[in-house]
Amino acid sequence: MGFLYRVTKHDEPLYCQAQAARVDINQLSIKYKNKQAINNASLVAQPGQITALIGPSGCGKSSILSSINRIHQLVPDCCVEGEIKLDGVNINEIPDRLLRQRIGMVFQQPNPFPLSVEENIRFPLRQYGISNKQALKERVEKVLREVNLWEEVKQDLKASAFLLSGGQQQRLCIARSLALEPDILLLDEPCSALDPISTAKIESLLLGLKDKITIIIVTHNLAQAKRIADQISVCWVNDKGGCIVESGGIDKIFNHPTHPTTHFFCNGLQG
Ligand SMILES: Nc1ncnc2c1ncn2[C@@H]1O[C@H](COP(=O)(O)OP(=O)(O)OP(=O)(O)O)[C@@H](O)[C@H]1O
Repeated sequence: MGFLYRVTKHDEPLYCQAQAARVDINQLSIKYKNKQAINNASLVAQPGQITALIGPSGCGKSSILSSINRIHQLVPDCCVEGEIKLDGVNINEIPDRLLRQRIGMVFQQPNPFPLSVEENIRFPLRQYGISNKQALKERVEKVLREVNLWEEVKQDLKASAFLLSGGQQQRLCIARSLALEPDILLLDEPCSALDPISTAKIESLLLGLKDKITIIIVTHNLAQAKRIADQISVCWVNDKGGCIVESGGIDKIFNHPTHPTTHFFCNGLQG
């Protein structure tokens, strides 16, 4: 049985099936000291879909992403206003530990832990109280298969993760973020350091995951957004800070945008 580890009020483990979650961002504003990074941005990410955030450098895409799992809390002098809900529940009502379990995150540069391949997966599981040897073994294999890495590493599970190629390391990081069976996966330019073949492997695995995990991805690669996204939010910066100018499906954003900025950006005329 697939299981999802949740932390109850009494910190007892609870196992249930993973479920994609709807993410509602309403009137989000993010300020770093005096810098208004995001001003009044709203978007919805639906379960079963890949939502892509596109836009020029510095318009606040990563800031939006990192507000969803509240890692901006770690940034000094960062102030966030507005509302973010997961399946209707305000994230501020969800304890950190549960929120981090429900939301996996993958960054631009592959960042495996300085541990073996299998320990990279076991580590977060142990942190969440899963210590049964058989459960750990099964989960390692399951997530490595999910990211299509199992066949490539099954003989070398005890080797250092740093010996893997960049693309393999990134798939391992995705596997690690899937270990706790999150409902939502956030990816911040996960393919920007990878070659086209590794990129294709990651795109294909994201397409395979989207039915059970809500995926939100930041990408500078418009062709990638076109290939994998169901919904796109176009971010921009104006004199009040970063904003979302328009959201919609591929056809709307690339062929029938309602906002001139979307047309300029998606046709390479601006940004
Ligand atoms: N920790 C921080 N302290 C101060 N300013 C920050 C911080 N993080 C981001 N910013 C500023 O907020 C704005 C938005 O940054 P953010 O990284 O979210 O944009 P982005 O669209 O993801 O950029 P890129 O595509 O280059 O990664 C930028 O002007 C950036 O300089």
